[in-house]
This record gives sequence, C-alpha cells and structure tokens, in this order.
Amino acid sequence: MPECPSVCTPQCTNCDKSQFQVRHRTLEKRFLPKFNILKHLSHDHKMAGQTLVPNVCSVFREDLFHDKVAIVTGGGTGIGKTITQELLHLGCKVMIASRKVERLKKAVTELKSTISRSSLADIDYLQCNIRNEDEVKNLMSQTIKQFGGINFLVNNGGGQFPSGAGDIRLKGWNAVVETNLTGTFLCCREVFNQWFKDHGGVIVNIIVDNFKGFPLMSHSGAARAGVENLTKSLSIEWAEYGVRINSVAPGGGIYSETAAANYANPTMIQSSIPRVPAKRNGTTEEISASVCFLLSPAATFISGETLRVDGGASLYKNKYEIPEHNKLPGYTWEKDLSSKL
Ligand SMILES: CCCCCCC/C=C/C(=O)SCCNC(=O)CCNC(=O)[C@H](O)C(C)(C)COP(=O)(O)OP(=O)(O)OC[C@H]1O[C@@H](n2cnc3c(N)ncnc32)[C@H](O)[C@@H]1OP(=O)(O)O
Ligand SMILES: NC(=O)C1=CN([C@@H]2O[C@H](COP(=O)(O)OP(=O)(O)OC[C@H]3O[C@@H](n4cnc5c(N)ncnc54)[C@H](OP(=O)(O)O)[C@@H]3O)[C@@H](O)[C@H]2O)C=CC1
Repeated sequence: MPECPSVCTPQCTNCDKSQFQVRHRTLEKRFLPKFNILKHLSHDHKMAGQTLVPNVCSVFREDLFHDKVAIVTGGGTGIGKTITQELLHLGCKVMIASRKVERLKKAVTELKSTISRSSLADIDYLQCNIRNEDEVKNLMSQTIKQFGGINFLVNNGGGQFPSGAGDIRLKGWNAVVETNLTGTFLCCREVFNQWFKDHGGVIVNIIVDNFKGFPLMSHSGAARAGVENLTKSLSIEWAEYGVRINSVAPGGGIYSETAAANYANPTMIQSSIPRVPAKRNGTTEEISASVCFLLSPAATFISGETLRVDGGASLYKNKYEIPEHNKLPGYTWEKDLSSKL
C-alpha cells in the first residue's frame, strides 16, 4: 500500500479505511469540542449555500450591476457560486473560472436558467488554474473578448487541507501558497495589466479568519495573511488608476457541500461554532452580500480594507462566557423571500 499524506480526503483511494480513520480521528479530537456540535445547526444553516437554494434575492437593487462584467474564480461551487448568482440577479455578466470543467459547466447551465429574459445578465465559464500564469492571462483576455471589458474581479478560488505543520510536505505547502497567494497575485496583476490600468475596476479577495493564527492550516493562514497585505499595497499603488481592492474574511464555518466535502468529517466545518459570539455558522449569502457591497458604489471610499464576516469570532477570546442563544439569526435568500410573502 503506498504511503498516504497525513490527512487525505474521504475519496482517497491511496490508503485502506482503517489508516484513513485513525488519521482523521486524531485531527477531529483537535477540532471538535466535547459536546455535540450538531445541536447548534438549524435547518437554515444546513441548507444555506447548497445547490438547493431555491431562489436568489438580494438586499441590493436589481439593476445595480446591469452594465458590469465580473470574473469570479471558484464561481462554480460554494461561496463563489452564491456570489455569481447574486451578481447575475443584479444584472451583471459573469465569467466563472476554475480547474474542473464539469462543475463549471453544470453551474453555468443551472444559473443561466435563472436569468430573466429582460435582464442583461449573462454567464459563461473558462477553465483556469489560477496557479498557471498562461491560463490566468487567457482568462482575462478571453473575458475581455467575450464581454467587452472587466469591471470586477472576485478572487474566491482557493483552499487548503488540514494538517499539523510538522507533517506538511514542501509540495503541499507550495500547492497551498501558490493557490491562495500566488494565484490571487497573478489574477490581480493580469486584470490590472490587461484592463484595469486603463479603465479602473474593483477587486475583492476572499481570505479566511486567520487573525489569531490558523492552527492545522498554517500554510493557508500564512498565504492569506500575504493576500491581506497585498490588498493594502495594491490599494495604494493602483488608486491613481481608479482601482479599489478589498478583502473579505469569512469566519471558519460557511457551510456548502463542497467546503464540507473537503474535510474528512463534514461536521468539522461546524467545529468553530462554540467560539462564535453569534453561536452559529455564517451563510454563503452573508459572504455574497458583503462582496456585492464592496463592489458597489456604496463602497467607493473603501479600499485596502479587510471586512471580517465572522459573527464576531475573530474578536472572541473565550474569557467571557456567551450563553447559547439564537438572537442573531442568519440571512438567507429563502428567509428573505418568505418574509416578503
Ligand atoms: C479542519 C476544518 C476546520 C474548519 C475551518 C475551515 C475554514 C476554511 C474553510 C475553507 O477554506 S472551505 C474550502 C475548501 N475547499 C478547498 O480547500 C478546495 C481547494 N483545495 C485544494 O484544491 C487542495 O487542498 C490544494 C492542496 C490547495 C490544491 O490541490 P492540488 O490539486 O493542487 O494539489 P494535489 O496534487 O492534490 O496535492 C499537492 C500536494 O499537497 C499535499 N496535499 C494535498 N492534499 C493533502 C491532504 N489532504 N493531506 C495532506 N497533504 C495533502 C500533498 O503533499 C500533495 O502532494 P503529493 O504528496 O500527493 O504528491
Ligand atoms: N467555507 C468556509 O467556511 C470558508 C471558506 N473560505 C474561502 O472561501 C473560498 C471559497 O470556498 P468555499 O466556497 O467554501 O469552498 P469550495 O471548495 O466550494 O470552493 C473552492 C473553489 O476554489 C476553486 N479552486 C481551488 N483551487 C483552484 C485553482 N488552483 N484554480 C482555480 N480555482 C481553484 C475550486 O474549483 P476547482 O476545484 O474547480 O478548481 C472551488 O470552486 C476559498 O478561498 C475558501 O478557502 C474562507 C473561510 C471560510
């Protein structure tokens, strides 16, 4: 049996099941609190962000982005798909891009069917590994060719695998840093050189809540800290070209099927709930709303900033006991729509 990385995915065919389970049990002990975290999950939290989100809606006006073009990396799944859906709802033309063509195609077919006939919105996809310089150049040039320009870049594509730092191999470290830091840099540089330098534009980078470190994800914590600082540098360098750039840092538990599938035990994504003052996970809609706000004219005086969308988690130090509560319920399109009925 070939040796397996210290943490593999549930789909791993490299190791036998027992080896897989032993490794994951060790990690789970580090992540999961002693009590049953599933009791914190309301139906809404479980559903939000899945492919079953019934209908899109938005707190923003429907024609807000009707003359705009956006690129969303990782736009075929999870948070990126919700952002894409909201941008389309607001009239935007959206190019989604990532490595796996099949899921991009599926998302385009699904989301195209939600665009109303009167809307100027449109969606297409391009295969692009953001770690590959030529593919990133191609993403920008093809989008300009197809949609006539680019107004928004949402650097959402990224991720990591959980592992103790002592077990991270150089190849794994490089994969995570190249994806999250170098990939984001390449997308920023290319959109600037090919379009924003002459026309201006807005960039939003999705990072993570790493403000108190990111144990067992140290590669990702370091890479995203790099993106946070890149955001500051570029906001100053490119202001004179009419470019704004900000980051959004979601708390460590935004549920989507794809995000959960990345971890051995899907409940891992819930493991931070006890340390969230809001006592719940965030929804993909809450991340999308913050991205749309930063892209919108309402944020024209905001640049170089990182918006934490984490229910207060990054501030919480555990010295103050917060009782269980449900006083800060999540925002979902499902609830928003049903409140209008
Ligand atoms: C523990 C849970 C806490 C909850 C907090 C959650 C907060 C954050 C949540 C999210 O970010 S959700 C988003 C989740 N989605 C993703 O992460 C998807 C994207 N991730 C990836 O594609 C990979 O993880 C990647 C490594 C970033 C890129 O993979 P790539 O396909 O380029 O590389 P590979 O060829 O697969 O691997 C290269 C190298 O990396 C090491 N490695 C990869 N996976 C693992 C693993 N599971 N365990 C240990 N090491 C791994 C390994 O060295 C690989 O090389 P080889 O040794 O296989 O040759
Ligand atoms: N869910 C959460 O709790 C949190 C998520 N985040 C971050 O939010 C972002 C979206 O995550 P989420 O939606 O939850 O999870 P997903 O796994 O659904 O999204 C990750 C997306 O990134 C794309 N991607 C990964 N690597 C590359 C690459 N090299 N080139 C192009 N695209 C790539 C994937 O597409 P493909 O595989 O087709 O390439 C996928 O669509 C990520 O950066 C994630 O780390 C941050 C904090 C918390």
